[in-house]
Order: sequence, then structure tokens, then C-alpha cells
Amino acid sequence: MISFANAKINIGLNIVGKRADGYHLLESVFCPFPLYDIIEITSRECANKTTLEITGLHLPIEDNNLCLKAYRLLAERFSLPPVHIHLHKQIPYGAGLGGGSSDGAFVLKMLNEKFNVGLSALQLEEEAAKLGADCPFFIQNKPRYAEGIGIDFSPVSIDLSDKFLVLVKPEINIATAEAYQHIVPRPAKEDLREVLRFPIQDWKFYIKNDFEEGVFEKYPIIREIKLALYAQGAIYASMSGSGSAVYGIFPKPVDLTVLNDLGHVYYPIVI
Ligand SMILES: C[C@@](CO)(OP(=O)(O)O)[C@H](O)COP(=O)(O)OP(=O)(O)OC[C@H]1O[C@@H](n2ccc(N)nc2=O)[C@H](O)[C@@H]1O
Ligand SMILES: Nc1ncnc2c1ncn2[C@@H]1O[C@H](COP(=O)(O)OP(=O)(O)O)[C@@H](O)[C@H]1O
Repeated sequence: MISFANAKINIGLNIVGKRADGYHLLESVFCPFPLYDIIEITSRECANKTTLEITGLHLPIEDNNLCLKAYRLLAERFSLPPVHIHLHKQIPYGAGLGGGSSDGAFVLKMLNEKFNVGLSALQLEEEAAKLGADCPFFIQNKPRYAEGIGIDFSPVSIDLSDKFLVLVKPEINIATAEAYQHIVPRPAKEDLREVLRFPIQDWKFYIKNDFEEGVFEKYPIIREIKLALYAQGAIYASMSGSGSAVYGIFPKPVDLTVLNDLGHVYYPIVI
């Protein structure tokens, strides 16, 4: 079985509180983004161990890879044969694109289907939340307004189908836990769901990502990328999640070769 595990972007990210256990409360719109890891799962009935192989972007094979964690999570509760997981990594990590979380969520969905485990989407979301706060979003994988620690969803209407999205990833990887440490939570001035209804060209006045201030201070090149996207005609540009990737929304196709010195430019293809 093969699946294409997509990335996500955050449109707006207000960090509004902090729980006693250190986890932060946020308000954000999570959107699927057409950049994909490829995951193949094959049964290994004769083998006695589940194995992982990674190709594509360099990512060391470690026991805490979210593909393996997802397998172990289901195998603890259900009888699963050993499998071989081939992950072809294409989504940059440490980027705020949720690639690892997506891999974990997709492995849960694939095992559920392949071995007829019978979990509903809601049950899969509950399992995914044990892997990480970003994981449950990828179960239903539709634009969602997220609250709480990022796992309480409500529907949101957002249509970017006639727009062109571009992503720029500098050679900087940001660890999510570290980025959260620099945050001072505060209530948002605007209701994100309200301001999302404004024309996209007005979003830049109202929609912000609270990670940007601290990250831009430490890595000014990421601010430069955002400004460069606006200079090239973006109607909205923002860092995604805790960074380091920055996306731009354009009204027409653009050639961003001028940004090549700042980072890797991705023009996602919708499949
Ligand atoms: C910031 C966001 C925004 O979508 O995404 P990324 O930038 O990582 O893609 C998420 O909140 C990231 O979620 P995720 O990366 O799954 O976080 P987890 O693995 O659960 O937690 C990693 C660490 O981040 C911090 N953390 C995470 C989520 C949250 N709501 N509050 C937190 O304080 C905690 O310190 C935790 O130990
Ligand atoms: N399958 C995976 N793909 C990417 N990173 C993974 C994976 N499994 C575990 N990780 C760990 O998670 C970290 C970041 O995960 P990821 O969700 O891709 O990034 P981001 O925080 O940018 O959303 C990586 O640095 C890596 O240590």
C-alpha cells in the first residue's frame, strides 16, 4: 500500500495561553499543502521485526521516527504483523510544515485500512494525538480552525483554488519545542475566523503568526524571505508554524528564481 502524506501550512497562529503541563493554547487555521512524502507499507509475515527505510531527504533512521511510533501505538492494542515501511522523504523538516506529523498520521490510517483494524476517523484522531499535537489534523486532512493545543477542530471555509502558493525553505531547521520557549502568550486582538473572510490582500493587516517575532530576531534571513515574497507580488506571506518555511500566496504564477539565494523554492504541484 502506498500513500502520499502531505504537508500543512498555518494561516494565522495566535498563541493565547499556556497549560500547567507547559503545552501552549493556540488559534490557527491548518491547511493541507501539496508537498508530499511517499510512504509504502508492505507486510513482512515471515519477518519478526518491523523495519523502516528512508530515501530522499537525509533523515537518520531513529527509533522515535513517527512512522515507527505510529506502528507501535497500534500494535500495542491490535494484532498487527511486522511490516516494512519505506518513507521517501520530500517534505523538509524543522520547517513548520508538519511533515513528520503527517507521516505518523498517514501510517495510522494505512495500517487501519490494510489490516482492517476498524477505527473511525475520530478514534484515529485520538490515537494521533498521542503522537504529537500536529498529528490529528492529518487524519481528516481538510482546512480546519484549530484551538486548544491544536487538536480541537471546527470547520472553516477557505478557498485558495484560484491562487498560486509558493514555499521557501531556508537552510535553517527550527525545533518546535525551542520556538515555543520564546513565546509570551496573549489573547488575540482579532477573531481569526472573522478576518479570514476579508479579501486575501487585507489579511496582512490582521492575520499574524506569533512565532515570527522571536524567530525573525534570531534568523533575520527568514524575515527577508517574507519581505522578498511581498516584493515579488504576494498578496499574503507568512512563516508556517514555528518555521523556518515561509509561504506566499500569489494571484498569478511567479518565477521566484531571485529568491534562490535565500532558500529552496518549492512550487507545489496538485496531484
Ligand atoms: C507549532 C505547530 C503549529 O501547528 O506546528 P509546527 O511548527 O511544529 O509544524 C504545532 O503546535 C506543533 O505541534 P507538534 O510539532 O506536533 O508538537 P509536539 O510534538 O506535540 O510537541 C513538541 C513540543 O512543542 C511544544 N508544544 C507543542 C504544541 C503546543 N500546542 N504547545 C507546545 O508548547 C511542547 O514543548 C512540546 O514538547
Ligand atoms: N517521519 C519523520 N519525518 C520528519 N521528521 C521526523 C519524523 N519522525 C520524527 N521526526 C522528528 O521530528 C522533527 C520535526 O518534525 P516535522 O513534523 O517534520 O517538522 P516541523 O516541526 O517542521 O513541522 C525532526 O527534526 C525529526 O527529529
